[in-house]
Amino acid sequence: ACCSYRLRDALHPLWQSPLTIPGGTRQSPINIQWRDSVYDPFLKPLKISYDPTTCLHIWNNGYSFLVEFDDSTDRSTIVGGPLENQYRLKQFHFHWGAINDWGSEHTVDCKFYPAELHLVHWNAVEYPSFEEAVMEGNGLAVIGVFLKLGARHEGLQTLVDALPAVRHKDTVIEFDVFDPSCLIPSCPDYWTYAGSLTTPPLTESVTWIIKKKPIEVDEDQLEAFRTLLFSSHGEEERRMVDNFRPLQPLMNRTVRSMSI
Ligand SMILES: NS(=O)(=O)c1ccc(S(=O)(=O)NCc2cccs2)s1
Ligand SMILES: [Zn+2]
Repeated sequence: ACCSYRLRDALHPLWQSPLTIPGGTRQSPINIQWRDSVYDPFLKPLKISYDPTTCLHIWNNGYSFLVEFDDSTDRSTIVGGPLENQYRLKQFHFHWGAINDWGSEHTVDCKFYPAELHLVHWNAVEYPSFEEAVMEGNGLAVIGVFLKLGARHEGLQTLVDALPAVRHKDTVIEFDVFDPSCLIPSCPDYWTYAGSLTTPPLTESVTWIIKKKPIEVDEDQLEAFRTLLFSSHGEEERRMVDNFRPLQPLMNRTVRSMSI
């Protein structure tokens, strides 16, 4: 591939854990080579149905900031696309860089975006809990959306305005109503492949659905992400930046495309 990835058994500074899991054959993230993706006419459009009132809170977990949802019912779900079942929205979060030249986890033709949004869903049809679904090959479905520098994103701004309240690790604030579909491009085109979580436990349980079109955010909004901290109150301040995992080998996988 045109991109080099780090030594496969190096320790990752962010997690002090092995960068790869032994015997991993479907790790994420990967580089998506546009011309190598294969059009699959059987792929359907993804159907997204989120209820904004299922939003619970925003918290800084020391890796990223997460917006978590009430996943005790099927009020916020996705279905269709490459998925056999309906999946429930659990949380969404972002990955970003110290500067705009990098920050996304996936790359497209070896190009980084300054940030990437992940909306995490779990297969509540086949598994009784999120924790169990995390351990199963078809347990999770994550929608990836690239962020590029451009116009201010009004929907994102409501999140950005709340970030000062979750600046430190393990801080949380209530966040009652938010519709994450405002962060997903209206263009239906996506790539999909079988992969993993990109942070521990790195389990190979994710059907990735990566939107082809990015959303636009402005410089101030990206800078707001960079004001967050990995560190807790009272600790020496460590800026939360570059919270993305290095690219992983594609191995024996094909990236499918739902559009020609
Ligand atoms: N970057 S990403 O979308 O691949 C994710 C990494 C970790 C995710 S999680 O929400 O499953 N938390 C991990 C777990 C919590 C409890 C048991 S495992 S999602
Ligand atoms: Zn993520």
